[in-house]
Amino acid sequence: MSLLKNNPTETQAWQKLKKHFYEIQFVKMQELFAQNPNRIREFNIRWNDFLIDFSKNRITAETINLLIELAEETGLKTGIDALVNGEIINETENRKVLHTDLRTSKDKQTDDVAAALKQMQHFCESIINGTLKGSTGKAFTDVINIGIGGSDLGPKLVTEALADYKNHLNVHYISNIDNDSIQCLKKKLQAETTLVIIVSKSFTTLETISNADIFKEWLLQNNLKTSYHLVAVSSNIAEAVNYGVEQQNIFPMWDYVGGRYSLWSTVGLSTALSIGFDRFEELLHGAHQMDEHFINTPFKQNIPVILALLSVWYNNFFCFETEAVIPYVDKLKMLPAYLQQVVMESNGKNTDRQGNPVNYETGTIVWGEVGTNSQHAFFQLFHQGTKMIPTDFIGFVNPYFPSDLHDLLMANFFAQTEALMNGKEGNYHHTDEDTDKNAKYKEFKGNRPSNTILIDKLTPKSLGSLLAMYEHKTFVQGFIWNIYSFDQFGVEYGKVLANNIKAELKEKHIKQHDCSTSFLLNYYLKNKNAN
Ligand SMILES: O=P(O)(O)OC[C@H]1O[C@](O)(CO)[C@@H](O)[C@@H]1O
Repeated sequence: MSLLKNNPTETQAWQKLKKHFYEIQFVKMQELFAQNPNRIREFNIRWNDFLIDFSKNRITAETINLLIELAEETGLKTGIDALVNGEIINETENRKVLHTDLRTSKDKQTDDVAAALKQMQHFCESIINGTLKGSTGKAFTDVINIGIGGSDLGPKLVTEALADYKNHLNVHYISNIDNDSIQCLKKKLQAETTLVIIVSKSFTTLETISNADIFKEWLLQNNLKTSYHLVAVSSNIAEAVNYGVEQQNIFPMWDYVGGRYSLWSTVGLSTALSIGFDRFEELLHGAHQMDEHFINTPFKQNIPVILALLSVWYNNFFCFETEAVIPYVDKLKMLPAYLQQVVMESNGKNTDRQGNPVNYETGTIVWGEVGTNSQHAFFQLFHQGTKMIPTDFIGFVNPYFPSDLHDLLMANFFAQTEALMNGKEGNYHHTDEDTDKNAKYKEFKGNRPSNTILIDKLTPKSLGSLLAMYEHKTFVQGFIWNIYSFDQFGVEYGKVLANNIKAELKEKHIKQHDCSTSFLLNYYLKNKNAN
């Protein structure tokens, strides 16, 4: 069965939302809170160790009802069923979308998934306990993950986020084709105690293969046997073998797992090496629990559905172009970058599921940085700028190392959402000497929306749930927008042109491009090696 193909703007719910938007677009959240002291009860979801407070949004009970009507009218329930039942919902690539299968309970695992997890477990345990050694007989101390996009961002994010669970292995990530950074890393490492993992679903990605060439050469120059030091994760086993990776060193993945949804698969090998396989399983378990919540919970209490609908509300009715994600913990520094791929590669589409150009906005722009750093960088614009940036604030009640400093961090976390919502208008007392002169500059109007995502502690399990939450939020949005969220044709053309230009640069013969590109290429060639 293929997905329902509805233009969302042609639904009754969309028309009702449009009318409702005109009625409440200028309503102040401050007033809604004043009118209803129990507003928080209406707009929060408690689930496992998550508390989602979405009361500080420009919504009323009717907004939520209408957004849910939109989800129902576009057939979201059927869409969720199609996703988890393995229908071919990635129609443009003729593929199922089954990242949820990677983290399902043991009794429901497919043979493929179970076998790959076993292979990972055995490998991780042997590397960590030192029984599997490098070719000179020394135990491994370092691991390099070479991959890009989904073969880098997810594993890197999780490895960094769970640094408190790390063992003695140091894991490094190489993604960009930046020889300067590669040389820096090589200088730091001993080849004989380094394991190199090439992660590429296609095993044809230019950046990854070019970087892998350099590290393969490095192993050989150090008289090491690649059969001990080189492993691969790929769905293209033949190509990995062709590249020179021993068959038993190849970890399979499958075409039904999109790159940006693949950290749960063998693509997470570097993470499992860093935190141990048991912790990796806890991560999968956390994601599975969020899957169950997403599949089984009525929309009104369904975290990914509510977050997605709020995002649609701002994107399509208020026309706010971007949204921010601000995690109040350094270990989630990578979260915005990771979400940029998940959200923008999935939903940055302008053709609907019927092949028509869309006549409404789709993919939101996601960005962010950790709090409190972001407060001292761009929050000025959040509070007083002309743009509205709906923001997810992500914080943890309990840090890994409890201290008073955490209260200070969290005081900032709570203060920001309060300030964004209330502003200072009306309760600003003119007491300072310079008040009269600067009062206008010191006021801010508030009414700026945010979600507060408060989680007990950053653990493998809660992290798994958090990331699965954003995956499902992205799915819901793409579904409602009637686009295909699981292909990424938009990134292909640049790759083709890069290959052509690479050949031209080698031959020092620049073909006719547009005058800007030709000018740049000739300038580059002329000045290359000049100093
Ligand atoms: O794992 P591969 O095949 O090397 O692809 C890497 C990345 O390239 C893309 O195909 C396009 O950027 C991503 O979707 C993917 O995560």
